[in-house]
Amino acid sequence: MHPRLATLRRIARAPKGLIGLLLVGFMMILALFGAWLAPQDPYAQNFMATLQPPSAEHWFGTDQLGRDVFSRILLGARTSIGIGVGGVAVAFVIGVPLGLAAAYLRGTFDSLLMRGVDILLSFPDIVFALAIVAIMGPSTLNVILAVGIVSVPVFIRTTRAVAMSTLAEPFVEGSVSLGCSPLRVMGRHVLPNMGGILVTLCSLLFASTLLNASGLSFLGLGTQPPEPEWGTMLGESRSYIRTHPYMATFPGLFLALSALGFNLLGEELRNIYDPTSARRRRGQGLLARLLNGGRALPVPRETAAQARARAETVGDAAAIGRDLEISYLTDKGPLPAVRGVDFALRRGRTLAVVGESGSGKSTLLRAVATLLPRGQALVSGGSLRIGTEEVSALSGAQVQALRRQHIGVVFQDAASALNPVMTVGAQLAEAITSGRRMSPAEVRDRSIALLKAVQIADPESRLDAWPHQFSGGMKQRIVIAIALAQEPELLLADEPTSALDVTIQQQILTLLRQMQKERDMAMMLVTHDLGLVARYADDVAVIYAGRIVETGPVEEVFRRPRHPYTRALAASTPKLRHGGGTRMLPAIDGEPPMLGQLPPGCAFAPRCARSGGRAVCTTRAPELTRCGKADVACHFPDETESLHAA
Ligand SMILES: Nc1ncnc2c1ncn2[C@@H]1O[C@H](COP(=O)(O)OP(=O)(O)OP(=O)(O)O)[C@@H](O)[C@H]1O
Repeated sequence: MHPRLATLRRIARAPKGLIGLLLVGFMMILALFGAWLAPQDPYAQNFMATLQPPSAEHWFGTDQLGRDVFSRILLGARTSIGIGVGGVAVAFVIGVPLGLAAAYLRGTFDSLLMRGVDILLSFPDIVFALAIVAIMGPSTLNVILAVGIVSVPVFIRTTRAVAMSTLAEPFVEGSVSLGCSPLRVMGRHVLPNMGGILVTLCSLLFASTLLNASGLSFLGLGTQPPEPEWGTMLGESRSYIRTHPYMATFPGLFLALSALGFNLLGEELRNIYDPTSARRRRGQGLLARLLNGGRALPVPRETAAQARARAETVGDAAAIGRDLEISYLTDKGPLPAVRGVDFALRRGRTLAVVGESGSGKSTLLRAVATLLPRGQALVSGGSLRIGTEEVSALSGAQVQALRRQHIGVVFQDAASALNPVMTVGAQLAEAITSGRRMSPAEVRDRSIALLKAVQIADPESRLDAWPHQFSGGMKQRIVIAIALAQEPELLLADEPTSALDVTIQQQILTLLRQMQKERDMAMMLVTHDLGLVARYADDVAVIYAGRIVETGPVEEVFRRPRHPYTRALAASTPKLRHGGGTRMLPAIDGEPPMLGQLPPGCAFAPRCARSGGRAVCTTRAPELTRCGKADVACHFPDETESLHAA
């Protein structure tokens, strides 16, 4: 069955939806054909038959000029419904792009816009609309503009709020990490995912727009006589409301029924189109298709000269951080989350970044992914080179192109890393075609090859499947396929398996490792789990309170951990603890320091069993210094300490 017919059937199956559909359908027929259906001339005056009650000849009676009210109601539907639709369209066309822009750009634009919205929302709608019509003059067009403009703030606020939460979804970050243009991200991911909410908003605002417009017409500021419009007819009935109540009853009834119909229909549509609903969404691509007409311009890929320069300047490093500092911008000022970090991500090797929660691992990974949340965090010092490029020297578009060409990102939660309202094939195609033109057949072949590479069985038939039809492990494989779509040199994985069970965890990490080796990529793996580091990484960086406290090849660091924090972490990891056994594992006493409240000297000193309160530990931060094959930031790297059991 055609998707639209199926949607209609589903609406009709719910009682509220059926009533809404019938009412809206009825009003639309009136709006389109009312003029032809009118049994009498709606403009013909008859002073011999004024203010007649309903009768066989005049079903809804006659007005003060003897005109047939029924015929005027039928003809008036065109203007009344037209004003409602027009008002909502004006509000949509202005409000939605502004809301999206505010969500995307944040910063000053967002603050100014939101203050403006607050001011506008502090006026009652009708007063604001009255002021606009008073300035522009009474006419149907001006009423449409006025009722549309007063609804703009609601559209801006709702669109901004929903877009912000959608933009924070990992599948959008994934798309941004592929270097998709803002227009494409909005049209492809954000708008379709807020379609249900926008449809609901349109229907709710249709009702209030209709009523606001009728209010203006009632006051004589809207559609001008002799043109029939339900609000104007209500206004004209004011003087006769006690003696001839039917004059107000019929236009009022039609207004109420149309508002009710649109509300009921909107609610049912929301249930269907809401992507979070358990029911599968159909026909979801409309907004996306409308907005995705313009493709991102292809950005030239790296030239041979650039590739040579890269090889000469950075050797086998796909990314290098030097004294890197990253701060979050908070009300209390910038708070450093990553403090003076040095690292190199080398081709063919995996660097695992480990540490407790809040130590700055994800912040570091996001910085390398060039995905720090805009307006909330920034690289506040040091240098970050990706390939041959110093990231801070690039424009926004260049960073986007760099991300697309060099970086693949795999986030923690595969379920939310995939867009629930796009088929797997469509998401792969988007990743593959980002920044380059390919024929549909090439895209399909490449999609199939990628799915095969991540060991998805029967990839041809899986392209048309939806994310919810895959298990967690399969979804993560698809996320990896998407990350690999542009053949990145750098693969960044942030806790890629923490949402999966242990068996699947191993499969996914083995796959990542295999992909990384086969494609000679550099990989950064962020994890809490030292057991995984031991099995799947080449190098490790142990991070504490935003600083690397120990780093080196995995065998070296695990065979002989020198920093007391690394030793404590290793001792609290069952498989790494010397001798294993069933004894309760030691925990690290105390809490990591809060951002912006770092102790003087070594940040680990207050929890350190080795320091023993020695002055140098509490006054001077230790530098990373070479010890054997590793680098350790401890004043006493060769001492040992007794670990406290929990
Ligand atoms: N948007 C933000 N604004 C302010 N502070 C933030 C923000 N995001 C993270 N932080 C803080 O930055 C520090 C580092 O956070 P980050 O997420 O990088 O740690 P993590 O080691 O990855 O932790 P986890 O393992 O729990 O993800 C934490 O103290 C965190 O509270």
